[in-house]
Amino acid sequence: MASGHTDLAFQARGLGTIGGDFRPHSPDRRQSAKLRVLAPFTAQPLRLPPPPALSQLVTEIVSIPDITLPAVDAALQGGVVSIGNFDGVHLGHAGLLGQTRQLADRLGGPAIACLFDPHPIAILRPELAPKRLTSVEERARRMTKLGIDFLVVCQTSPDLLNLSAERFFDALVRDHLKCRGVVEGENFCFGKDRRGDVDLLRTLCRDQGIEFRVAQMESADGAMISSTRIRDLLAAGNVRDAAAMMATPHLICGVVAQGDRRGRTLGFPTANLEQIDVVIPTGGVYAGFATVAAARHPAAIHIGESPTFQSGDPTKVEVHLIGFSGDLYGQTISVELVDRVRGVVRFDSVAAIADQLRKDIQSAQQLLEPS
Ligand SMILES: Cc1cc2nc3c(=O)[nH]c(=O)nc-3n(C[C@H](O)[C@H](O)[C@H](O)COP(=O)(O)O)c2cc1C
Ligand SMILES: Nc1ncnc2c1ncn2[C@@H]1O[C@H](COP(=O)(O)OP(=O)(O)OP(=O)(O)O)[C@@H](O)[C@H]1O
Repeated sequence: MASGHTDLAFQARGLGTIGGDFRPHSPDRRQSAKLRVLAPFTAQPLRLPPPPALSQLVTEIVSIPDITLPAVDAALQGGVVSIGNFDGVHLGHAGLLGQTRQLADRLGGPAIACLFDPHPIAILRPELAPKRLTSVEERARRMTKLGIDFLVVCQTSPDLLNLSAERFFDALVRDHLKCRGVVEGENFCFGKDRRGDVDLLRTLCRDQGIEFRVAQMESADGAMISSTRIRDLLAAGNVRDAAAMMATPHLICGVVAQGDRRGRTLGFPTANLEQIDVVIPTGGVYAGFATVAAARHPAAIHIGESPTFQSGDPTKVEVHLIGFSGDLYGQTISVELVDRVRGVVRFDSVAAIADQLRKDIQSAQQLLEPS
């Protein structure tokens, strides 16, 4: 654990292949084969004199039963790191993390991804902060499949964001992780005001004898893939292209709350999801899969208002699990949004909307058939 002045209690989690089982917070957070998550840890505030020490940049590794902190620290060192937000873990990230894995194999250390949570923009300009595409746990799950050994999560703070690019590099890459290699995309920026770029990073790495690689930027339809682009696609209801860029459908998790109980009178009960903390696509009817209690069902999903009944809000998410009957209240459901069926319409009668829902379910089933 680093020492130095700070009034802050930093919190960081390491997600890796050693120690502590991943204890799901909710049923949908399945334990992946390789992923282990170290239990959350909060460093106590330290009282040492100013000026602020670099320990304010934190990648504190979690203490867990059976594994002492130094052992965990040592396991993280001498590897290859890639730093970013990795929201969505899209194809661009996948290429980058694949190279991180390869370089780590060649240099003989762990492959590490490092991210900042919450997203720096949430601290700098909260009013502009977008909703995230993926929870940190979901990012870790996707990274595990890409061969990443550890995800180091630094809690973002104003002090962290105030570190110059050089100080940030020295603290994280040189001193804490003692990296042998670094891999980034060519648009990577780091340090205060994002002043550090790949040219500076190359120089800093060279001076320390650290191998540095710039990954090729991944594009789709002539434009670079980015988390921002995927958020824009979801805002336009284009869940299919979003899924293509992440190599997996956009995932929404929520807890089932009571609705108006009108759905069952229409012949199509819906689970109304609350406590969603990721991007919700624009209003419409979607085809997807809903996983509850480890069972995956085809589903027709309605997002947004129900103009027919003058009810709902634009971010309401209702899921009809096709062929399922049972009580879902209070359960956590994760919904994969595969394709869009249509926009939301106002119907003149209950019979007309019920008729349309029947057709929607057929359309959803067709869209979900393997091609
Ligand atoms: C597949 C599907 C499509 C839907 N499409 C519409 C629609 O186009 N217009 C509308 O007003 N409501 C639509 N709804 C919402 C229904 O009106 C809603 O499920 C019903 O009012 C039940 O609401 P409750 O769960 O709050 O009881 C749709 C629901 C589903 C499951
Ligand atoms: N399309 C891409 N191809 C290759 N590398 C990428 C691509 N997009 C981002 N990267 C790299 O992945 C790392 C993490 O990027 P980050 O998640 O911060 O960016 P992003 O996906 O472009 O997100 P945002 O849209 O929020 O800027 C950085 O090194 C960045 O250069």
